[in-house]
Amino acid sequence: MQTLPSDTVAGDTIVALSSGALPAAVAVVRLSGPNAGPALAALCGGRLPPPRRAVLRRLVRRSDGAPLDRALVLWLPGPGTATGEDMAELHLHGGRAVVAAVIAELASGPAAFARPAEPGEFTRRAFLAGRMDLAAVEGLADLLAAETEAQRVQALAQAGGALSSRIADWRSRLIEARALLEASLDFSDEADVAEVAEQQAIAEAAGLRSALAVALADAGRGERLRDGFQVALMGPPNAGKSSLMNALASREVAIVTAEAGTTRDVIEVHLDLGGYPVTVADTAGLRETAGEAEREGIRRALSRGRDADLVVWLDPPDETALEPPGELGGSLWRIRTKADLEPGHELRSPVEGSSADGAAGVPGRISVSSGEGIGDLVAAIGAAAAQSLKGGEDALVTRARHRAAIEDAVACLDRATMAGFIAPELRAEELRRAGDALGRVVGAVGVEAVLGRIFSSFCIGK
Ligand SMILES: Nc1nc2c(c(=O)[nH]1)N(C=O)[C@@H](CNc1ccc(C(=O)N[C@@H](CCC(=O)O)C(=O)O)cc1)CN2
Ligand SMILES: Nc1nc2c(ncn2[C@@H]2O[C@H](COP(=O)(O)OP(=O)(O)OP(=O)(O)O)[C@@H](O)[C@H]2O)c(=O)[nH]1
Ligand SMILES: [Mg+2]
Repeated sequence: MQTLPSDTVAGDTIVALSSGALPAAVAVVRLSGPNAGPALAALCGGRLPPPRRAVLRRLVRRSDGAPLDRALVLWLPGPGTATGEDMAELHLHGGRAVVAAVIAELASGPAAFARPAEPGEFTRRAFLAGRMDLAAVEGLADLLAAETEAQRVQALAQAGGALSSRIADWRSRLIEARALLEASLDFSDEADVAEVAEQQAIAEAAGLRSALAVALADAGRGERLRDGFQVALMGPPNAGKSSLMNALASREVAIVTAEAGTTRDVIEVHLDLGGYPVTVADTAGLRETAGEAEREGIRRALSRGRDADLVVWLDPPDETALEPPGELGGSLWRIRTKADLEPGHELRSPVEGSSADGAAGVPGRISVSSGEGIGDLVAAIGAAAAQSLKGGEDALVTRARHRAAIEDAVACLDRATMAGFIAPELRAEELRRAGDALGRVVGAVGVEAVLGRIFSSFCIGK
């Protein structure tokens, strides 16, 4: 058995820590490429373990036989592996020095078996081997980033090919429609037959167009679920925005002082409300001000407000309360703060807040000091997020990239199905272009430009 690395392929074999930050209970180091087998055999003292079985081995250094760790290892011969190549896995004790010593043994010196992997390089190899298409790769990226249950469910479906298989279905319908058009060209000397085939092709393309429109109608929800429901806390200085932010986050993320104009940068926290992702942004209080840093803070606050799905506008119970500017996006809830300062507040029953779109259960006033209304506010935000993100089934279109490609396909189909006399060749050409647009979603067509960006968004080791 060959246990020496071959110089020509060392660069084709990659190694990385695939598990999380060290120290950890266990650290998983993965190798992929032609040297995975020789490297594992050498670490195990010369012999490869049986394929696809976890076995316990003493790992040793080649140069002097010194022990590196005692670990569970796996030999995974290709092509039935995650990357499609020969792979090996080392489930090491998760100490920094253990992992460093094993990676040094594998990836340093002139006789190295492997080189350190780039971010996303294991996944890139799975893509290049045809084991995952681009939409599935993006689903995998989303799965690793998923923070809430609803995000996990959407990402797992996409990583498993939910969008990919729908695209495949749509592309095969396009091929059928093109075949019908070609038939109409073949029979152009039999006008009746040609006409029937052309009309069938147009009907097929029109049916496909409505299927794409249905998927696009849900695209916003899919994209929002990836990004989270965006809430901006806004209002005049000292309204209690940062205090509320800290109460929602259950930690002191933002500085709170009695000074007006404390917050300048936008501060974000990610909340999981009933499985739905919610991003709450604390912003600078709005006022006329001379200070340059504060003016920039106010500019950022307004920009957040414009992009928000929901603005929670806080009115302090004094003369500093302010009318919200008209340019804010999404829903607007107005809530009075510092209820504890209002005389006789303990005696009054809760008041409903005002929300232009009639959201239920929004408290009319809150107090961070006494806790009044905070639970109701969290519940109301959770309900608004659920309403915005929940759907009958998983959204298929989860990224602007997919949406743009499918919109291109719809535009092509519109031209392919135009009424009136249009040469069948021109209709066929539009169908072909619609197919290319859909092909971009799964990476079958023209993706070189996006590959680098997508894979580099992964961590090293994935
Ligand atoms: N230890 C470990 N756990 C892990 C991974 C890993 O690489 N290592 N994965 C890393 O992403 C995920 C699982 N992904 C995988 C995808 C395909 C194959 C694979 O070998 N597929 C073969 C055989 C299938 C079978 O036996 O059923 C194939 O599809 O032909 C393995 C892992 C999550 N858990
Ligand atoms: N009594 C009382 N005081 C509060 C309450 N919430 C906030 N405050 C006080 O109001 C002051 C301003 O609070 P912040 O949370 O910093 O206000 P802000 O809206 O973030 O202010 P800027 O960042 O300057 O725009 C601080 O002294 C807080 O302790 C409350 O519910 N009751
Ligand atoms: Mg503040």
